[in-house]
Amino acid sequence: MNLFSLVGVRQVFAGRTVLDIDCLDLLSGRNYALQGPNGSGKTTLLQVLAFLEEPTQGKIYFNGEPVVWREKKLCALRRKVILVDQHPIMFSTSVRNNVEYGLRMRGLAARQRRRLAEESLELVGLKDFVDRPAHRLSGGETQRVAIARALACAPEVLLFDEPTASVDVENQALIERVIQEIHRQKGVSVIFATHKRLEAARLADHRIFLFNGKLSGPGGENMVSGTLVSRDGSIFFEICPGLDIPVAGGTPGSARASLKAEGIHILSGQDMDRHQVDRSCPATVQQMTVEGNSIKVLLDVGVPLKTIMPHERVAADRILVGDRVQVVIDPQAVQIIA
Ligand SMILES: Nc1ncnc2c1ncn2[C@@H]1O[C@H](COP(=O)(O)OP(=O)(O)OP(=O)(O)O)[C@@H](O)[C@H]1O
Repeated sequence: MNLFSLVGVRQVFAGRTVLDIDCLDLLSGRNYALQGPNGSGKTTLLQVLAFLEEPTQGKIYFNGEPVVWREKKLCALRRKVILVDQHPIMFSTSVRNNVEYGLRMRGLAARQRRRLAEESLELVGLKDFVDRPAHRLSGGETQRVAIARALACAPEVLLFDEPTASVDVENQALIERVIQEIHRQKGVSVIFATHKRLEAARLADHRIFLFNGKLSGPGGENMVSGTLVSRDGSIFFEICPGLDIPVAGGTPGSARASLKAEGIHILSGQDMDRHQVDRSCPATVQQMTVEGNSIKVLLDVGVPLKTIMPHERVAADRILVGDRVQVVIDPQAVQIIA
């Protein structure tokens, strides 16, 4: 079942198109990571999905029904889909009152509000914070209270805008665990924007990439920043020191590129001829996930890169998480995009 379907959705601010999506289907019960560079339209898309901003053009379907952008209809939808902001605003009152806010708006009785608020605060590990002043909390605690506030309302979909962007490592781990529990145990559909590629790989079962407001296809799965350098009359895309790939052309300087997952290869024993080894770079296998008939392998080559391998290859080469491997990137897999 499609949770959201977007058709021809454009958002234009001051004459500038910042979101331009021809077609996007998001399925119910999934955990999607929304990725893309600064200004690529992630927040704009989340605002549209949360029914907070009407797009300039296009149609959105929620659970198969076209969205009608009228306040009365939107109120009901906003109870089902809740966006947890990057910098949540807390009312200058207790944590309990903040978490109960949505429940009070829905007319729930005091005892029920109290139970739901305590349950959701327990889930984010802040049950002992109920009587604390909410506006005095740290960034990480504020983010966790905001998650509890959203959860208390039992939404069908939770949207997060960079939930761990401004929190310490301890809170990041806690928030990631909570997002996983919300999705796996409570069955809530989750869509979260993140700049952290490893976080997206850890949490999401699907990833959506935005670039200049447009969806970038599956080939854009590896979006990498690097430098175009000129050497011996050729141009190379340098991803990190010691790892550069010849490209067709371009002006030396900072660049971004998309690297097709299918064009990134882990060398096996029999591939190891001199030519291959010379072109290869070392990598560590970080994570492996089953994807249909293939295995998606997350490699650390200095930056995270995804590749796709058939099951049989992974089994034959006995590739395991933590292994050090040699990786070759096809020049054809690299597309300079900015
Ligand atoms: N209300 C607005 N009025 C005018 N321009 C806007 C408005 N909201 C967003 N923009 C512009 O739209 C573009 C996309 O912004 P958006 O915040 O969606 O990007 P983002 O991918 O979330 O970025 P970041 O990763 O930095 O948070 C930016 O160029 C931004 O300046």
